[in-house]
Amino acid sequence: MAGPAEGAAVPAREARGAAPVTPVPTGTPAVIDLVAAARTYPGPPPVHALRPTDLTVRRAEYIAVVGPSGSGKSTLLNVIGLVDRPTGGHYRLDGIDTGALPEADRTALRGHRIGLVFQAFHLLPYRTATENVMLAQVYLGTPRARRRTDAVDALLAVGLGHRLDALPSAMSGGERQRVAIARALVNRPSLLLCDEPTGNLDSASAGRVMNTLDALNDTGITLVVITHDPAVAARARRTITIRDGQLTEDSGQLRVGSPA
Ligand SMILES: Nc1ncnc2c1ncn2[C@@H]1O[C@H](COP(=O)(O)OP(=O)(O)OP(=O)(O)O)[C@@H](O)[C@H]1O
Repeated sequence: MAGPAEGAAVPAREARGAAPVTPVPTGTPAVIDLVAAARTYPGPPPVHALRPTDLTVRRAEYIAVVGPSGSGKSTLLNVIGLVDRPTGGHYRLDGIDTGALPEADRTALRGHRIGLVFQAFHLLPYRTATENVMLAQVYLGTPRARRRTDAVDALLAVGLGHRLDALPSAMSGGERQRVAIARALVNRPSLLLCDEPTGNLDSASAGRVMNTLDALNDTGITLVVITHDPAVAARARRTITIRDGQLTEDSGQLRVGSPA
């Protein structure tokens, strides 16, 4: 897994001389394909948390999702993350129509193809960074001998090669979040979904986490990041705004959303 050198602070995308915004070619395979996907909570009264939405996200894209509290961001993330099913429309992940899949198959698909990162890091306190990352592989049945080398590779990719044996209590918030990102990456998912990844961090730590996400995106990882933080949204190549369950996109690169 390519990534920043061991222990290195990851410089900002521009400082690394990387192209700031290289459009992803439209022929690139779609990772996320929502077709009139919607989610309504039954109520009463019913809540149209996600109105019928068309959205295509291609491999190596970096999308920020912004919107006020209660606008539907988590609902969208839960649909994309195969946590919840849409109540209308279709969702294809890597070309697989997820609608007809039984729950066990959705869980397996999530484990193999989606990495989740949350505001709270959810690390086990008495396990080292490496052990925390290795645990994500147990459920997928990765052979024991490979778990440690994969975990170390993932920690190297987020610039934590110097903290392999550290306990969470001995790490900064930003380092803990980078362990959580490594844990989400270790099974080599197609898609990294992040829900307020910098929400618990001071600005310096948030900056390092953002640089880590930039660097991962530069290696071809597809990122969807929910955020209230304009600095995070500014790093993404596309920004989608959601209000009252309705998605809009400023750039006009790809149309999303259709009136309910
Ligand atoms: N389980 C549920 N049952 C009924 N309504 C729900 C449920 N979950 C969310 N909602 C409603 O759906 C709408 C969208 O909620 P959602 O959690 O997706 O918003 P959000 O943008 O993630 O909010 P926040 O930024 O505060 O986390 C809100 O009106 C919310 O009250």
